[in-house]
Amino acid sequence: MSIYDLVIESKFYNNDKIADFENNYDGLRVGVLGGTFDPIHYAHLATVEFIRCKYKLDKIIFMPSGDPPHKLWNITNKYDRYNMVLLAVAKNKDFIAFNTEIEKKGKTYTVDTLRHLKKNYPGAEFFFITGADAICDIEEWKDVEENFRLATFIAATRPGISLLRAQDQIEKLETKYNANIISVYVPSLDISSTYIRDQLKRGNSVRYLVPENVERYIYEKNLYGVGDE
Ligand SMILES: Nc1ncnc2c1ncn2[C@@H]1O[C@H](COP(=O)(O)OP(=O)(O)OP(=O)(O)O)[C@@H](O)[C@H]1O
Ligand SMILES: O=C(O)c1ccc[n+]([C@@H]2O[C@H](COP(=O)([O-])O)[C@@H](O)[C@H]2O)c1
Repeated sequence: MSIYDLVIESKFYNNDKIADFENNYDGLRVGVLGGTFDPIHYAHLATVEFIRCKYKLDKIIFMPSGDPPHKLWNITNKYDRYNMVLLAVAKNKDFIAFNTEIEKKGKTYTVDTLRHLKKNYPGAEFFFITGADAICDIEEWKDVEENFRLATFIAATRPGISLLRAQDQIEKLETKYNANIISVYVPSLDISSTYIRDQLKRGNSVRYLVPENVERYIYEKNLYGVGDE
């Protein structure tokens, strides 16, 4: 099957998962992983799977950013990033790709996304999952205090980010904003999208770092300079 057919098939499955969620969200514990996903990789998937099991979350929403306020370099076209997320979650009935931020005009802020989710799925409880790096910068986010009112935050350890610094920051945030933040040790996978982009640019393999269909998509669409001399 061509990669384009696989994207269409993944969209079709994803629409089914969304329809099922819309009919049954009441009372569910829902994890949300926001990210640029440029591209999505196995550390994203393994981290949320670990958290899903540990905190008995029913569903995980993958929320690719449309126009993230903090990424100042050129990021990949949002539809390509979204398609790669669709391919990555296709085979998991509990992982759902949402295009809320992709379809939003202007900069995309987490507080607007959480407001949208709370309004549309009022009986669900939301857990916003971030790596420890993101939690260290959270005071720069729009309406930081409201973010904490709308969701419980789960900060996952990440290689290269000092647990001590993250823990200090979490305690500070909890006191200052009366925030509910869970910090969780997840088995380390030292993978980042930056590393993957860099490997691809150098003509190196990213096999086993990203799902097979994501790798195929990257090559078919010549993303990250793979076809360049
Ligand atoms: N290896 C990892 N372990 C734990 N959390 C991760 C890991 N990689 C990414 N995350 C978390 O997943 C979320 C989305 O990450 P993002 O899409 O920015 O990927 P990234 O690998 O950090 O990208 P980049 O290298 O381009 O900054 C963030 O909260 C980030 O902290
Ligand atoms: O709302 C904000 O002001 C804000 C500022 C920086 C990052 N975020 C969110 O944090 C999540 C992880 O960001 P990133 O940089 O790792 O892709 C992603 O969902 C972003 O939209 C949100």
